[in-house]
Amino acid sequence: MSDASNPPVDEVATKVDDGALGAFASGVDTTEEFPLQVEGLRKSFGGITAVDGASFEVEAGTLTGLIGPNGAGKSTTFNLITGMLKPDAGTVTFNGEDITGLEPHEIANRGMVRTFQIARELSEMTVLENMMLAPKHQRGEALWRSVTPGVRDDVREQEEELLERVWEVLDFFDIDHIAHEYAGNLSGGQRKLLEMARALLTDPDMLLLDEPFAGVNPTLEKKLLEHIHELREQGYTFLLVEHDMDLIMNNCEHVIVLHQGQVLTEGTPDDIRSNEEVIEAYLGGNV
Ligand SMILES: Nc1ncnc2c1ncn2[C@@H]1O[C@H](COP(=O)(O)OP(=O)(O)OP(=O)(O)O)[C@@H](O)[C@H]1O
Repeated sequence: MSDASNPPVDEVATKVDDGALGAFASGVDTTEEFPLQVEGLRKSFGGITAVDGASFEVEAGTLTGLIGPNGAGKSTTFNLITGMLKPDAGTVTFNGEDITGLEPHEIANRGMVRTFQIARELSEMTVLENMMLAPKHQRGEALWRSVTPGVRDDVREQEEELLERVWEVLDFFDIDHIAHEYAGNLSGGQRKLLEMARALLTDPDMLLLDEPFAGVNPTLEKKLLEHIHELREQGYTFLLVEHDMDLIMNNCEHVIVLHQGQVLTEGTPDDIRSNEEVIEAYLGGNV
C-alpha cells in the first residue's frame, strides 16, 4: 500500500478560493452536525476481510480517535474514506454528500484531506517549494488563465495571494524560519508539521491524521497537539489513528474502537478505558 500512501502531489487538490488565510478564523463551512458518516463499509483483500461492515459518525469540531488492535482495519478504513481504496460495499457521506468511490483529489476538493508523508522526491525541494506545490489544481488553473488574453493581472494576484497564504500557514506552524531548508534535512517532527501545513493549505473542513506523532520527539509532539487543538477550537474536525493510548485518552473527546473490521464500541475516553470488551480485544488490556 506504499503507493496509496504517497500519491503524486498533483493529486492533492485545493479548494482555495479567496486566497486569504481567513481559513483559520472562518474557513470551515461545515453545517452538518456529523460531517463524516460511514455506513456498512466493507473491504476484502483476497480471503482477508479488512473492514467488515464498519459504521460510525464523526461530530463536527471534535478530535475523534480511531483505535483498535493491530490489523483491526484502521488504515484500510482511512483509505476507503479518503478514496485511496474503493469499498466492496457501504457508503461514505461527507457534508451531506455521498462521496463513496470518488477519487482522492475529488474528496480533497470537497474539504476532507489526510496527511501524507513527504515523498522522497519532495525531500530534495525546500519547505517553501513543497508548500507551493500543494494546491496544484490552482496552479493549473493559473497556467490556463495565463494564456487567456486579459486575465494576466488576475493570475498574478492569485499567485500573490497563494504565496501570502503559504507564509501564513508556515507562520501558524512555526516553520516559517525553515522555509528555505530542504525538506530532507528536517527532523521527524518538523516533517510532520510540514505534512500538516501542506494539508491545511488545501483549506479543508476535516483532516484525517494517520499516526501523526510517529517518530516525533516529546517537545514537537506537544507543539503539534497544541496546533491540532487550536484548529479544532476554530471548527476543524479531526479523525486520528494513533497507537499511543495515553495520547488518545488525554486528547480525544470521542473514541471509536475498531476490532476485526467492525466498530466494537465508541464513547468518551472514560467509557472506553473501563470497557471490558475493549480490554479483551487488546489481549492484555493496555488501555
Ligand atoms: N493491501 C492489502 N492486501 C492484503 N491484505 C491487506 C491489505 N491491506 C490490509 N490488509 C489486511 O487487512 C487487515 C487490516 O489491516 P489494516 O492495515 O487496515 O489494519 P490496522 O488496524 O491499520 O493495523 P495496524 O494497527 O497494524 O496498522 C490486516 O489483516 C491486514 O493484513
